[in-house]
This record gives sequence, structure tokens and C-alpha cells, in this order.
Amino acid sequence: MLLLLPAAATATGRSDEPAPVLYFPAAFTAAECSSIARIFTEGASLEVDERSIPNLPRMADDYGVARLNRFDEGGRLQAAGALDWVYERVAAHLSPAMATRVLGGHGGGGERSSTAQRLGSLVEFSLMHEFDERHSRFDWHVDTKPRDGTRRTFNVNVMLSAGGDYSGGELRLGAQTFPRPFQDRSWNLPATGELRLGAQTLRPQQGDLYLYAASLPHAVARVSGGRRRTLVVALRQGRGEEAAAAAEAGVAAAEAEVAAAGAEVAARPDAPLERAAYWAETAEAYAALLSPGGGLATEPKVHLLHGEFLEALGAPDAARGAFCSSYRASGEAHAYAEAFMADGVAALSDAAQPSPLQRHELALSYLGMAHCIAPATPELEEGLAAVRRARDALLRGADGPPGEEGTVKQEL
Ligand SMILES: O=C(O)CCC(=O)C(=O)O
Ligand SMILES: [Fe+2]
Repeated sequence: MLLLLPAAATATGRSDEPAPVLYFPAAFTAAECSSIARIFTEGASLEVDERSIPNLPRMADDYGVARLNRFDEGGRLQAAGALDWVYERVAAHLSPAMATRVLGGHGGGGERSSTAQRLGSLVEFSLMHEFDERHSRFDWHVDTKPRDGTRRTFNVNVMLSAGGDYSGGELRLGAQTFPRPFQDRSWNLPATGELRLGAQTLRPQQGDLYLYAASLPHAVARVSGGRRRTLVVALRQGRGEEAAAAAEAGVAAAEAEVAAAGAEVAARPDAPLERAAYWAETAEAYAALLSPGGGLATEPKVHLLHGEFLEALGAPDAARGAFCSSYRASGEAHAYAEAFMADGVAALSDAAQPSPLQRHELALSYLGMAHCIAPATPELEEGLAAVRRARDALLRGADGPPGEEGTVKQEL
């Protein structure tokens, strides 16, 4: 069944390369799901992954991971061919257009292999996720960012557990909605059934197969009981194919598009931007997801991920804007702005700073942050202007007006 979604394009007029989510209900039988689970429980190593993910300064670190991974250490299961039938099944669901989209072209020469072989050759790793009441969460995250060197492209997931095996544990995914036939299966579809980018809450049935870009934000909601198992296959781009793919997609055009979505992309000669078209799509997806109708505008963590994406892209100013949006999305913009403002005032008399100029620069960065979080705050604007004047006076030299620091503090 072909569900390649042609949509995100509408925002920019691109019609060829949507950020797709491919969904295939009942791609595996219950017995096959049990076989996959057995392959991993018997042949893979058990990893406990429990982490708290650092949040922005002053925000509580309440994002985290608590999961069990049955990891195919060193790709042993894969090398032994234990997963070949799984790759074959996945490949069998991909139309030629989808296969090209997910697995890339066959650039770089070499034998033209079957879709399943090609898929197998692009597996970065395979694991089985296990969530239970103790290992119950995997908060908003992405699995690849620009210039991270991973070449990760798509996540392939198979839901191995039956609905009655666990409670909670929905997959939240910033991606496109699915077409009408799946409307009755708790996809968050708009009533009209049109395609649009947004926040999806998926409750896959046992055996369902779904693929989505690893750069899109996603999260596993808390599992409140039972055991939830999923197969996770991480795909990457083939080696030596970037040049061919880039020539095809037109890197310059794609980079311009990324830039348009993420403000100025600073030159990063240290680490060239690979897969520009992939990141252009990701930028587009974030813009849509975080727009008022996109469904994720109120998720502080997704704004933070957006900021990290823009930072990695080389657009620090746009990244700062996204971080400020994260504070705003918390619903406590004022409290955060006030706290940064207090930091700014304190910086003016921070003895740890070696000079008055440095005290002012530090104060300006705090006040700038406060202003970015709460732009329409008159006293902040006045304070910022006052500190800027004092800093400029310091820059002009010793002939600046005396007592600026004191005056500024009073103004603030
Ligand atoms: O639903 C799951 O268990 C996996 C989701 C995920 O984060 C991934 O496959 O990368
Ligand atoms: Fe993930």
C-alpha cells in the first residue's frame, strides 16, 4: 500500500520532496513480531539507558530517557543474516519511488542490488526498545542534526507489542498526517482528511511498520503499565553518494532554502553541510510544526530542539530566537525574563569580571536574553538602552561620563 505523502511542499511550492512518513498497517503478523522479539532477547545485548537531558539555563531538567535497549552489538545479528527477512519485508512495502526516497539513488557505482540488500547495507544499527513502568520514557528528541557526522536518514519502526500489552507509550511525532483510510485508527487527522504537517499521536497496532525522517522531533509518551516493545532500525545514507545526490538536488538551491528557513547560515568551513536537501526539509518541517496551527508550538522542548538544529546548521541568531521561544512556550515568559534581567543587573557589579567593559558586555547578554524572551517590556528596553550607552561610553575611553555604572543600575 503506497502512502508516500506529497504535502509539506505547499508552504514553499516544492512538490517533489516532502518530509514523508510512511505507514504500513499490519506489515508483520503477531507471530512474526514474537520472532523479532525473540531474536533480540536471545541474541542482543541489554543496555539500560537512563538519562536526564539538560534543558536551557534556569529551566528544570525534566526531559529524560529511561529505556531498555536490546542492541545488536557489532551488528552480529545482522551479519549472521538473522534480520534479512525483516529487511525483505520492509523493502517489499516500498514502491520504487519510496525506495529511492528512503534509500537514496544508486549513485557511486557498484552493482545494482535489490531493495532489500540495499536497505540492509544502509543499516546503521538495529535494536529492540523495551519500555515498562520502570523504564517508561523517551522524551522529545531527534536522532540526527546537521554536521553530526552520523549520515542518519530514516527511522524504521515496527510495533511489536499488542495494544493490550501496555498502557500509555504513544509515539508523538512531528510529521505529516496520514491520508483518510487511517483516520479511524486514532491518527490525529483533521476532519477534512487533507494532508498537513503537524503533531501526530500514534498508537500503532502490533505489526504496523512506519518510517520517518530521523531529523524530525519525536517522543515516546510515558508507559504507565505493561511492556511496550518496538523494533528500531536506523538507516543512513550510503558512502560516496553525497556528491551524486547533491548534484542531483542542487546543493546551492537547497542550501539557500535552508538559509531562508533558518535565517543566515554562517559559513562553516570546518564542517561542510552535507545532505542540504534533507536539512531544508527539516527546516521546513520545524517551521510548520511550530507555527500556531502546527500542533507543537506549545512544546518548549521542540523549540529547544529547533534551536539546536539551527545552531548545528550555523545560524546562531536564529537559534537564539528559537531558545527564547522555548522559554515563552513554557507559559512563564515573564518570570524567565525577570530572572535574566536580574542577572543582567547583578553582572554590572560582578567582581569576577576583569573590567567594567566586560561587566557591561555580560549584562548586555543577559538583558538581551530577557528582551528576546519578553520583547514588549518597556523597562527592559530602557534598561538595555542605558547599558548600551554606558558600554559605548566605556568603549569611547576614559572620557566617558563618570558614574555610568551607578546610573545604569538606578535606571534598571
Ligand atoms: O517508538 C519507539 O519505541 C521508538 C521511537 C524512536 O525514538 C526511534 O525509533 O528513534
Ligand atoms: Fe528516536
